[in-house]
Amino acid sequence: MVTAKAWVLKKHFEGFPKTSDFDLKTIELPNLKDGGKRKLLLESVFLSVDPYMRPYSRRDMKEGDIMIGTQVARTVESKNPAFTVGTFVVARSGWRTHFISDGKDLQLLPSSWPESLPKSLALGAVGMPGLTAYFGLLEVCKMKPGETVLVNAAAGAVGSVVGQLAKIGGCKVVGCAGSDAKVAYLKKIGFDEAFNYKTVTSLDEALRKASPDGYDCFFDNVGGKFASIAINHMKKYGRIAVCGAISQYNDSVPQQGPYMQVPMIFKELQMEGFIVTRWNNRREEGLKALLKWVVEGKVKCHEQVTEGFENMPMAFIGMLKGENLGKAIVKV
Ligand SMILES: NC(=O)C1=CN([C@@H]2O[C@H](COP(=O)(O)OP(=O)(O)OC[C@H]3O[C@@H](n4cnc5c(N)ncnc54)[C@H](OP(=O)(O)O)[C@@H]3O)[C@@H](O)[C@H]2O)C=CC1
Ligand SMILES: O=C(O)CCC[C@H](O)\C=C/C=C/C=C/C(=O)C/C=C\CCCCCO
Repeated sequence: MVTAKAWVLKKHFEGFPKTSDFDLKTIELPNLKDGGKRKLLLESVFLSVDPYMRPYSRRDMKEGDIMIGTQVARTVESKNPAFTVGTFVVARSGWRTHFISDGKDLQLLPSSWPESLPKSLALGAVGMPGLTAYFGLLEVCKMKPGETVLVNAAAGAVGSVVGQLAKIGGCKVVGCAGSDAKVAYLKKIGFDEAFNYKTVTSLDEALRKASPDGYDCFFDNVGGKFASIAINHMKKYGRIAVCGAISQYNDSVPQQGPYMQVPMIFKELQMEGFIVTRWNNRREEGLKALLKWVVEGKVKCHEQVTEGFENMPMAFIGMLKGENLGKAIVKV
């Protein structure tokens, strides 16, 4: 009998999540022999903390549910020939240390995954955030060589890949982030211009200085005030990929932003929201490309690793507050 630990949502978030909104539970898992023939027992090795968990928890969860989320897990015991003991997978089993699966909801890591490459990247650059950058840039921004791309939350899991893919695509890249250390990191990984949106005297001036001719593509991870200023710096026929609105996830009262219709019309802009699962049927294509660029060193990855399953709430809250540089993960 295996005793799993799990974090449950004790109380729906109001404003920024608090550690008191979570409860740590233990769950006695049944023996595999008592279950169906394709069952397997897995242990979480790395768990992801992502911004979507904040808005989705209110939409998809009730109090008492295990927190939603994904993990890289290792097969510990198996009656399923497709998953032998020691096999690593990506699962969407939530914030827990161990779980039983029938294999249907598991994704094997790409077969070409080098032994030396940290498997945690399957939660970041070579996983859902990386795919978000890949498809958001190629299919929504439709970036072209020589164009100028703007990305906010640029030092994060999605934004850092957006900037590097845009450089691979022959674009000029401007990024912003919330600390000088993050700005230094952006320049280190190849961003042409980067600024700290928290300390610039004028966002408008910073955007103009970074690209006096404006922006062809804006990959928006943040929304809110930044987006309403950035839209005025778009070039004619520019494209805006609305990827996220993390500036609003923790608002108890929705922000009433200034209206964007005027620049939308006069600059004849395209603005499109998207969810990465739209391209689930092209997942292998995206992962193959991302893995190749990471192995070649063309996409650099940084992980904000929090040690210990007991620290998941803190890692999640820290990420929402901007304490992460790169993909925020928890190492069990
Ligand atoms: N549409 C889709 O399918 C997907 C959308 N997303 C979205 O992409 C965005 C980035 O996600 P991800 O890369 O995983 O997260 P990150 O790794 O970028 O971490 C979140 C970052 O957001 C920034 N941030 C937090 N609050 C604010 C704020 N009030 N104003 C400006 N920036 C803020 C912080 O960085 P900083 O230091 O810059 O403030 C923080 O580090 C999110 O909005 C997320 O919801 C992610 C995956 C899929
Ligand atoms: O289990 C699930 O359904 C979550 C799956 C997450 C996953 O790995 C795939 C997609 C992640 C999408 C992330 C989207 C965003 O971050 C955008 C977030 C919020 C937009 C507003 C949502 C408002 C809901 O009421």
